[in-house]
Amino acid sequence: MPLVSIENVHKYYGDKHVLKGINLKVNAGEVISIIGRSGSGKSTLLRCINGLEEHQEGNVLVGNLEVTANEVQLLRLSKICGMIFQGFNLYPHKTAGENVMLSPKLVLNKTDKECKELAMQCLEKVGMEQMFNQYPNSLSGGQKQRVAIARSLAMSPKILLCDEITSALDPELVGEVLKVLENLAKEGMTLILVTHEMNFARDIGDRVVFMHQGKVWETGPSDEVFANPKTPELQNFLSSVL
Ligand SMILES: Nc1ncnc2c1ncn2[C@@H]1O[C@H](COP(=O)(O)OP(=O)(O)OP(=O)(O)O)[C@@H](O)[C@H]1O
Repeated sequence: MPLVSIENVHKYYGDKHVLKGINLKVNAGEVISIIGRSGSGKSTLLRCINGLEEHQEGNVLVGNLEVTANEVQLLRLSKICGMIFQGFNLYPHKTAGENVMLSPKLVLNKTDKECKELAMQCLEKVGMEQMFNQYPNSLSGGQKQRVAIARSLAMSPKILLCDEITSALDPELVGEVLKVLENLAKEGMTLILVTHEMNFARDIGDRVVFMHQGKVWETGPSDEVFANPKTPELQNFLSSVL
């Protein structure tokens, strides 16, 4: 059974039809890269998977949970599905460690000691254990994003959704964040990434989903899609970014 199952999903913002019948299945352990031009609906699709946006038609299933606006379902979903954003979204008045401890404490009701141990383990996973007591404003963008990844990992998610998580970084800091994702992928984490990092999508990703005008226009194994794009829309897109 797929970990994520998206069936005929339609999403409107007012009368703007943004997702036009999306179908996508993602198996546990897969690394999926969603690519496409600005405005094609990539972020909206990601946000529909974890319930940050409501869809109007179709079904989204994560594990055996149907993604609906129901608060209990959303809380359950937050334990399965982590999301990392372009802008880090760390609490500036909390240290790196405290940022990571917050969800296990509030959502999983773990003790302070358990949260601290867990936060240390998660920071170790992203190479940030030395920075436990640092505040976000003393960290580089790449370090902040690694703390944000650790914060997601602290909920032991089955899947991580990443929305252009390297786009706000200086070029020299992109590699350290991609390396963390690569390690997570090697450990079997299911990743769905909206990304402009085509080399990562090609070399690390299992499958590419090319979105165009609110539809999955083309999809397939990453090496095949990059080597042999079938539609002119994908050919044009790839020639503009590669
Ligand atoms: N909250 C919103 N209200 C109204 N329209 C929105 C909203 N969010 C996104 N849109 C519109 O929905 C369409 C898809 O946006 P989305 O952000 O999903 O695209 P994207 O492919 O992720 O683009 P980008 O790469 O620029 O982030 C765009 O036309 C956008 O203007």
